[in-house]
Amino acid sequence: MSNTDYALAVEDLTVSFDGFKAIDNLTLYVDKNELRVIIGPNGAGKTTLLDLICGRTRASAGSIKFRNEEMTKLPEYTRVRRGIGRKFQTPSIYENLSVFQNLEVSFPKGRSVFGALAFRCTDDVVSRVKLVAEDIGLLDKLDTEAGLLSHGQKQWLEIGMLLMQEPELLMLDEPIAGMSARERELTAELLQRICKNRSVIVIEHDMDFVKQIAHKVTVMHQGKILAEGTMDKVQNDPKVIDVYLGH
Ligand SMILES: Nc1ncnc2c1ncn2[C@@H]1O[C@H](COP(=O)(O)OP(=O)(O)OP(=O)(O)O)[C@@H](O)[C@H]1O
Repeated sequence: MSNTDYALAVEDLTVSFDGFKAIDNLTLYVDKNELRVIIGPNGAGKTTLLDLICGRTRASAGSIKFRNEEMTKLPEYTRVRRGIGRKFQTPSIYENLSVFQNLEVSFPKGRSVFGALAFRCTDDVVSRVKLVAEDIGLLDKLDTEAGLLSHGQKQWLEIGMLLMQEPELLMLDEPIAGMSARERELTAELLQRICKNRSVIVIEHDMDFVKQIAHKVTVMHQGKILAEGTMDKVQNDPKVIDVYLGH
């Protein structure tokens, strides 16, 4: 039985692709305001797990409860409305719009056709844009065209676009890929700030970064959970050293 206090309760989740179980009877609980990092070798099933949680891929069996509501049969857009946000590796921002406009169009009211028609740039929207821009460190770049931002800034802008929707669960796939050392540091600070109001799940390969940000680490292997706990605990787990960290 799942504890209803969890933000996310994944139980006995399985997905098969032509008989191959990419996720195999997996159970995972994430707390409110927790920053969970998922690690594991290539092909372990990390991305597939996030695809299942956000609704991009349908589960073959098992349950995904978000804030104690069953998500498993809901389409992706409904899960977004319920508060699940997902960022993919490549940024999908509007390069020709300013930072301000990118954030503005991500305000939930602007999303449906009718919402977009009725949409006015109200004081509420402007203040939300500013709050989010401050969170992502782009307050002084509001008028800059997004295409002119650095790679790291583009990634933060996309996180900001998700934050405009005030997700209660944010999932990020390798957020620091291609970033400079300084951008990595700033991203660690950003993630620590944003998990104060929501749960965050990060897939990451860079162990120094994982150490810096993770409240708890889940190690996946062959569609299952191999180990889970603090970074110290999983780093010293012989099973983990054997299949992953030792290589
Ligand atoms: N749509 C699909 N059809 C068939 N097989 C798939 C599909 N999606 C994923 N797989 C397989 O499931 C397994 C898990 O893949 P997944 O991308 O989730 O691993 P990962 O842990 O994210 O790996 P990486 O670190 O390389 O990104 C792989 O063997 C992959 O080939």
